[in-house]
Amino acid sequence: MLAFAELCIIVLISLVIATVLYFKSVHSYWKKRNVNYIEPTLPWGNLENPLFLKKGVTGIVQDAYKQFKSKQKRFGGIYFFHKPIFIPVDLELIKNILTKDFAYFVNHGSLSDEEREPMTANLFTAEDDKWRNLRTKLTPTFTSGKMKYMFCMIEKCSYQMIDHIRSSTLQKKPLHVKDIVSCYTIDVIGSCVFGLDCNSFKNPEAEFRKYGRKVTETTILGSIRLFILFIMPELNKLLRISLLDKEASEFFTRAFKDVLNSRKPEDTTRKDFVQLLLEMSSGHVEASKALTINEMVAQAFIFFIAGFDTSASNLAFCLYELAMHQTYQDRLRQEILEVLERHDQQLTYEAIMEMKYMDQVIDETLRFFPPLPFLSRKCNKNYPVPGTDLIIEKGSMVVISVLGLHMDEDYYPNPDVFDPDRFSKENIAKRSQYVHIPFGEGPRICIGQRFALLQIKIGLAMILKNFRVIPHETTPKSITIDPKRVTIVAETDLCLKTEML
Ligand code: HEM
Repeated sequence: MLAFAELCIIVLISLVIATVLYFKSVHSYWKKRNVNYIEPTLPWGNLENPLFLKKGVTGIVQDAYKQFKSKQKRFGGIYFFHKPIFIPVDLELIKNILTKDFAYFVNHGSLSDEEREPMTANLFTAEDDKWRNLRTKLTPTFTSGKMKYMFCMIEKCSYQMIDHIRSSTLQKKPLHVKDIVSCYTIDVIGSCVFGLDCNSFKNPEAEFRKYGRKVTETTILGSIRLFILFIMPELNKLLRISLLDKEASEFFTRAFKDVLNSRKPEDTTRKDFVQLLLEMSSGHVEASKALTINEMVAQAFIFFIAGFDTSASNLAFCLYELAMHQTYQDRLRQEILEVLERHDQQLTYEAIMEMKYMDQVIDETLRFFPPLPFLSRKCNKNYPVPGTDLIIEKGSMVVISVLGLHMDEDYYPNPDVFDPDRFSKENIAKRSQYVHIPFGEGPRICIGQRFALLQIKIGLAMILKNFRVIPHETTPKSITIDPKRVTIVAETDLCLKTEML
């Protein structure tokens, strides 16, 4: 009879052989379908060993895009661990996936388990008809008319930011850009979405700021959690890992419900998202269009998560680029002053909309640093790729490299040069709209785009009207992106200096 130790060794060896065979088999997926692919390694596929992270998922997806493009392929395949990932390169195909054949690619492929985690009943994670219903209900809350109502609330938050920068400037303190603009965008979303004064500048321990940091920071546990949820959802049926941080979810639920309880649908004095969501749950709307309390909380939560860090990141990178390119900064300040002159020195919604060079600066910054550097779609029925005999199978993941497109020299010559003139009206007209997709495209495009741009533009106008931003001794000449994050974040703290004007 075999000794116990020998038996264990045999079982172990058998397990290793079975695992290797399994990976060999799944890693032949693209080869079998005659699709160009990048050779995977065991067991990561084309991902990296998490201990030696150099490129991160963003870099891997962008490299794949470049590699397939350089071979003049319309698409290619890679693997995230054992999962085949379809990478489209051809613009027509990208357009089909995002817009024309959207019916096949409705979902983001993120996981939600509403019963266990009611906060995942949000617009970003919702799927199929659930998403369609929510999107139809929520779209009217982001019209330009509604944005005009929120203008004053955003402007008020910008005054607190300006006071803070003024006092730092007088004390000759460096400007920790990301931190400062995050306080501003947290205050804006706290005010416009939750109807609360978050006070992030005066109180560094303010709860919205604390939980804002918590939901965006990268921890080893958080990364493992995301990895299992995205790559091995089957395993999660056993492990029952939560998608969202429990403490943060509880905090935001409590905060939103407290505000809801103090409001009445007929109280029309504040026109923030709480009020708009509340109106949607009131007797004025037909039952099918009404939102439940849990649905409202989940939407407020996603507006906060999706809204504050993305907008703060764009505002911070804009200030960085303008500090590094003083001529662009002068030109933008000139525009701000001229527009204000025409509007009796009043920063109004209409004045902001007239600042066209500001749009160019923001668009070029979003090209360089798209906060979400790739888009994901899960195929929900077999999709025959036009002009080929390939079928993208139901359940497969498609990942579009936003950064790959934004840095493609066929669309943007000298892509590493920051140049807002790429976004002049004439230059935009020469390109496909699918080569600049920082907010995504098609029916699933970012619902908060207007709101994001408004808070970024008000923040920029207020800062540049009052201060000149210049590099600090520690400001890097170019920015290195943190490979541990799936969003675009600088690896080191960005410090700038400010001078009063
Ligand atoms: C510069 C700022 C922002 C950027 C770059 C950005 C980018 C994006 C992108 C790339 C998507 C996915 C689109 C797709 O899959 O095609 C998205 C979705 C979304 N964003 Fe934003 N976003 C920003 C700000 C905001 C703000 C301020 C809010 C809310 C107030 C918001 C709420 C959402 C929501 C709810 C979705 C899901 C939409 C859906 O699935 O129907 N975002 N955003």
